[in-house]
Amino acid sequence: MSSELITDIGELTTQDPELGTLHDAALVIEGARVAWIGPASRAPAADASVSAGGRALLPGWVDSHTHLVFAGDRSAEFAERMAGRPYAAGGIMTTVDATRAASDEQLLAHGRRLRAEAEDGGTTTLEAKTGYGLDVESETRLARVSAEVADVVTYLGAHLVPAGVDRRDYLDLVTGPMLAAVAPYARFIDVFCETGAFDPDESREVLLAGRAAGLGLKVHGNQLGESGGVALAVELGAASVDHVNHLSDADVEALASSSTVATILPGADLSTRERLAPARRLADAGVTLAIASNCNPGTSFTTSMQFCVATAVLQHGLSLEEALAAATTGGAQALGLSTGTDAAGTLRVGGFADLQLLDAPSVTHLPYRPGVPLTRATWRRGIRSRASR
Ligand SMILES: N=CN[C@@H](CCC(=O)O)C(=O)O
Ligand SMILES: [Zn+2]
Repeated sequence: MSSELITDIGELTTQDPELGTLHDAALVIEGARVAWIGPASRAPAADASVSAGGRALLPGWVDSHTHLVFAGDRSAEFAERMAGRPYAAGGIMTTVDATRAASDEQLLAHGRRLRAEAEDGGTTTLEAKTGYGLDVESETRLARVSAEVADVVTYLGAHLVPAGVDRRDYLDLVTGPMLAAVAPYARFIDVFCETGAFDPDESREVLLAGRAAGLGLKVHGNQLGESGGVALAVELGAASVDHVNHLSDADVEALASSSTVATILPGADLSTRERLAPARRLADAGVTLAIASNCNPGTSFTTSMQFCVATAVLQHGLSLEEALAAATTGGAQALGLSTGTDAAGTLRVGGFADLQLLDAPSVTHLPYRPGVPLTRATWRRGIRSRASR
């Protein structure tokens, strides 16, 4: 197994509670994992060595919410929205039609392009949802392709009742044959619990069927109104509830006394001009937060976790430390990847060598230089996926 020493790290953010942040540090990668972390002056020899030149190194981003595999373009809908038309769930069907019409090769190539774009921006763990197929064959195909481009696949057959399909028949499909076909590829089941999509009772039925099939639970909740999605997610012990733009005091209290992660999606908040998720209020209440890109063609066509982290600081009122935690360990918790050999989001000896080197001396530059792509190099599972600029 070959080893690589990264030395002369000006600031090493580990997100590990014991290690914290180190200065003038070094890190050794052996195979896919971190073998050593400590002061640069005491670094052991390795097969290869690279100088970080005093720059900042931190864990790769854990992007816990994307809809990465799709076809088609919704820029016209976006332009209309910027001219004042509000976002509505119905736009999803535009992408469903384009996705059904695309070949496997087109979907895979497009998904891989977006995954590479995310990795160039420092993302090393990424979730992807189905939900642009909405029939058994198309959802299964999306799950299969997603499993090739993402680390974690989530089944979102309950994204919308497709036009022309009876509601009850569709729920039976989503909780029956579609679930059976998709479950082998998926770790989670998700539901869009919102006006225009699925109400809380329908959402509960979907989630319970997923749980019975062995899947973890996620909810798209409280994006466009107080949909009941947060209460349902907490009631069922979901791993996360995502969007969380419209929250009652009871929603915040319920989240604070649960282990359900509240995932904020700054790209969607801005691209839909939705009320910003009350991240400050949630953090003050002690809720565990995740930040994700929600990369999708309708509400958030970005793979940039750096943009989302910077926005969470500049617009949502999180401190940089809170935002970094939400984009690493918070995302890992939302994906059930906090502990064990597959754990993500921290740098520690024995853990995955999933890391990014910034073209900056400190992580403060992430929100300080908004819009500037700062990731100089990314290592995923010990393999460097981007050459130095
Ligand atoms: N809100 C539901 N689903 C996606 C958007 C889907 C779409 O409009 O294509 C989201 O997370 O924002
Ligand atoms: Zn989503």
